[in-house]
Amino acid sequence: MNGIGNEIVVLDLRGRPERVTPAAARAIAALPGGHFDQLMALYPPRTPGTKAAMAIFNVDGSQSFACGNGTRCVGRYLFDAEGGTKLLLETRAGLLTVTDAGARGVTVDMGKPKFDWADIPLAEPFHDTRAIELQIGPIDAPVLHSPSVVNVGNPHAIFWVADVEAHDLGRFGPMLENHPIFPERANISLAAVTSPASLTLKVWERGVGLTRACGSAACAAAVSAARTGRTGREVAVALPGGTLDILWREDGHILMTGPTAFEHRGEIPAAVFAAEAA
Ligand SMILES: N[C@@H](CCC[C@H](N)C(=O)O)C(=O)O
Repeated sequence: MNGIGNEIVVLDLRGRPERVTPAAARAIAALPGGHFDQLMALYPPRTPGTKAAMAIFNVDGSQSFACGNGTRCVGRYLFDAEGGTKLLLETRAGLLTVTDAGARGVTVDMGKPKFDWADIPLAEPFHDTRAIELQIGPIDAPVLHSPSVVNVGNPHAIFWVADVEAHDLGRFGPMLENHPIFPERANISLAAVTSPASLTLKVWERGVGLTRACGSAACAAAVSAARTGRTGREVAVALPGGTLDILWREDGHILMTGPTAFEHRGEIPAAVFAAEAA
């Protein structure tokens, strides 16, 4: 599937014994038709009332606690396969509510953002995470500087720029993702405010690279924009693959809405998992 161009494999292992390991995730990505930005593995539910327990793998085999577009794709897959308009999924970051939003696509409640430096996490204390001391380029004329940082289930840094196309994120992304200030690495975004209710975003994803869309980054940018007074709490975030609508509710929860698309169905050869067990 894809969520506005974010390439997602939904692997339904409910009722099956296989479990995805980092090496199996990388092997699946290398199969013909198996490429993904994220693999969403569905396991039997652990908590009453949930449809599935979900593990999220990046293409490099690393795991994430959150994936907004992938969660929306899982929601669409389950609504189409099993009916209903609302469901609960369990992730390592907690329970996520997913709702069929009709013509607008699928909405996921991403929970509440965390702003404390230790929760992002950062390697050293920062009292104010709306803008931390981090820059690249010459010391007196930095190319990118003072990102907002936030955790929306996964760590994000957002650099505010006038034009997202004016910077080579493919070049700076790897350096920033792996900067020592981010002990668990980070997703890196360039964000431009285009109105009090809209942003343009380009994302270098942790464990993946440049992607056409990243739902959690859209949430991270939207709450950071509102928190720094750049926008209101409801924004349309334009990414290379399309637009996501983000609402940061007064109770702190972030709601993300946007379309999903089915691409093709396939089967994973058992050898991918057998090789792991050997
Ligand atoms: N594309 C995802 C984010 C996936 C996880 C990220 N790469 C990480 O490791 O934190 C989204 O739509 O949120």
